[in-house]
Amino acid sequence: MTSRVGIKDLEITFTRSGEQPTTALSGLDLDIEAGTFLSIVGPSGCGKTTLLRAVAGLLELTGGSVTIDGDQVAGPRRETCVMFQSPTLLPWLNVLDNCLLPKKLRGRVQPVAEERATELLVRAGLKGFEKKYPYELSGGMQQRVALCRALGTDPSLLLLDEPFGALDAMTREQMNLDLHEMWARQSPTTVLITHSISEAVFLSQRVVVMSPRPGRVLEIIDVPLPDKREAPVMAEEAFARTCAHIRSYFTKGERNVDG
Ligand SMILES: Nc1ncnc2c1ncn2[C@@H]1O[C@H](COP(=O)(O)OP(=O)(O)OP(=O)(O)O)[C@@H](O)[C@H]1O
Repeated sequence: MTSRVGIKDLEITFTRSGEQPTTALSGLDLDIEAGTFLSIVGPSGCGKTTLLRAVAGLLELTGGSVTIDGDQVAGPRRETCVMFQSPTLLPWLNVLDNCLLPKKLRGRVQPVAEERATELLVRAGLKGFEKKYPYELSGGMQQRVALCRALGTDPSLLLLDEPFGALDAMTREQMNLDLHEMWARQSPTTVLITHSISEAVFLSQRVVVMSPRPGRVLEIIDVPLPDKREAPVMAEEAFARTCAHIRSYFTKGERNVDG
């Protein structure tokens, strides 16, 4: 199952007593089709994480609306899964048990869930690591476990907030290939926040460019690449052209977006 997201005239203003209010988002409109992979890029502080938290139901809106499959988002939803930059694994649980944690929190773990988690771990290159503890894994491996845990819940909406931001460039590129392959099997509606233009273009069908704060949508770019993404795609002229187009938004002024 996949979800359709509708964001209409969204405004989020943070108010703390004795301080000037901060309007993070204003007049933001965005429709996300079911089953698509969409990335969001924008200058630092433009409200990307705020937008993701609003879609996840973790924030009160100051104005406008966020709907999932036509229902107003009024709080966290079971079918929505959020993954952050840090893998947030529990250090006292092994890899398999970390993957199964969301199921455990919802009740008894069926053998089929264990089989599925094991299968996801194998696909993520973690065969043989099921009984290891997080401290025995590299940062990239820990993020892979977090990704398996997220996909194991069969989310209809997957929200990824800079999940590979802390990884070195080579691990990150491999993670992008793995994420695409794993995503393609389930195709949950996915929203990725990233500071990397090439990561956004490689993974997405559409890339949203946001304005500086208060964030709103400047442009939605359809990525002219085949649905199946493999490493050679990055050498294509269309890939370079799309990256250059997005980069042009950031070459004057803000420089907080990487290549
Ligand atoms: N809980 C909060 N209380 C007050 N202000 C906040 C809060 N969360 C975010 N902000 C402010 O809202 C603005 C947008 O923050 P947000 O984290 O969404 O930006 P971002 O685009 O994700 O930034 P970055 O790319 O640097 O991670 C910033 O000015 C930030 O200081």
